[in-house]
Amino acid sequence: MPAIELSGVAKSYGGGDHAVRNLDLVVPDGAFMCLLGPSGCGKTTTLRMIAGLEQPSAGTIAVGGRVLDSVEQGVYVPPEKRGMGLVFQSYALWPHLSVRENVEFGLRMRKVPAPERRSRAEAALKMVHVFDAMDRYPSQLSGGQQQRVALARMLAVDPEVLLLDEPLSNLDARLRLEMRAELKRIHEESGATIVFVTHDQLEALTMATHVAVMNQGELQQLAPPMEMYARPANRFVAEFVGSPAMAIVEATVEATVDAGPAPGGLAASLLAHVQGHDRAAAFGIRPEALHLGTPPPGAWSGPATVEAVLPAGASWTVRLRVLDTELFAVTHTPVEAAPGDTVTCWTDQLHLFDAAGLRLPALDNNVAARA
Ligand SMILES: Nc1ncnc2c1ncn2[C@@H]1O[C@H](COP(=O)(O)OP(=O)(O)OP(=O)(O)O)[C@@H](O)[C@H]1O
Repeated sequence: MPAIELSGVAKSYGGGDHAVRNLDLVVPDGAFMCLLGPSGCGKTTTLRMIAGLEQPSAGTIAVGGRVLDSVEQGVYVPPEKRGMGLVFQSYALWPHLSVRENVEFGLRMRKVPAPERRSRAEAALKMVHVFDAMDRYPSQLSGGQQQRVALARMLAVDPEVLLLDEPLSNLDARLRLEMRAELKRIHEESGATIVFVTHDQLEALTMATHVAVMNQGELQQLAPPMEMYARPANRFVAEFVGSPAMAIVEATVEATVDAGPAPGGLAASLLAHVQGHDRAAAFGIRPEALHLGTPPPGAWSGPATVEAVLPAGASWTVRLRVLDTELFAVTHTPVEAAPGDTVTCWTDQLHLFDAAGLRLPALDNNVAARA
């Protein structure tokens, strides 16, 4: 299966601001890559450029070593000659064709003989579990079934590259979860190279083999999902990936009001804990890395007042006032403390960022390795 390589890719619409800037991105052979980021960060533009639906303003896109776009070399291969499968948010099934005919449509266009069309369509419909609805029309299907038919239509063609733009966004929570598992299975079975656009960090973490986080047209980090979660490259990624979000505690204040962190406050306490690491400008604490109880040796700990306990069945979220700062802790064991109680909280993983918001890895090893 082909790898997709973007080098120095940029896109501006009508000479306006850049929707994508200087993007270097390699989607390895057989990867399931999620492009993740807030609305307007350039994810869809990137996907559309890979599909050939938009032409880059600069840079090169190559798939399997074949250059499909190069502004410098004047190369542009149109979408229909790229052999990629596309599924967009609106699934655009033909309303006057049955499910089977919709799925066979792409094969008919490729002049695949009827018996083979039939068997490939049936296999694809089985794969997404809508085989039984084969003779119905799109209007007789639920949103989730229509979504699956759109996927089947793409899978029947058996493309080596699948491009998906928020294809699960119209589904309810339960069906989304089911389809995530389904897509993951389809990826493993087909071995295709997949690029999947989403603004949902959970979707990216659960499905992808690689996640590329974008913000304002720029790549922030490219990493396997758990690596990104454990070691976000900067504050943007740290706060965007994870729910509830990582709490950020500023260790420094603006130079103009430079009184340093409040004495006796959380920032001062954390700074004292990482003494000697004077480049630390902010600390990050994930809710599940903040614990109640007796700390192990070497961990940072401090007094906290319990403000609220929010049980959610399998987990408990606790709002704490830690010195001068409000933080959330998430635990999977029952919380005995009640609002108003004073407890000891501690963390086994502190993330440190410098003044530019970049992760400080050397400090990370010193501090986080104590877990
Ligand atoms: N056809 C267009 N003409 C002009 N500007 C566009 C066009 N398409 C996108 N943009 C702009 O480019 C930027 C990136 O848009 P893009 O759709 O790629 O972002 P996105 O991350 O996919 O967002 P969303 O999640 O909301 O779809 C935005 O500022 C958007 O307004």
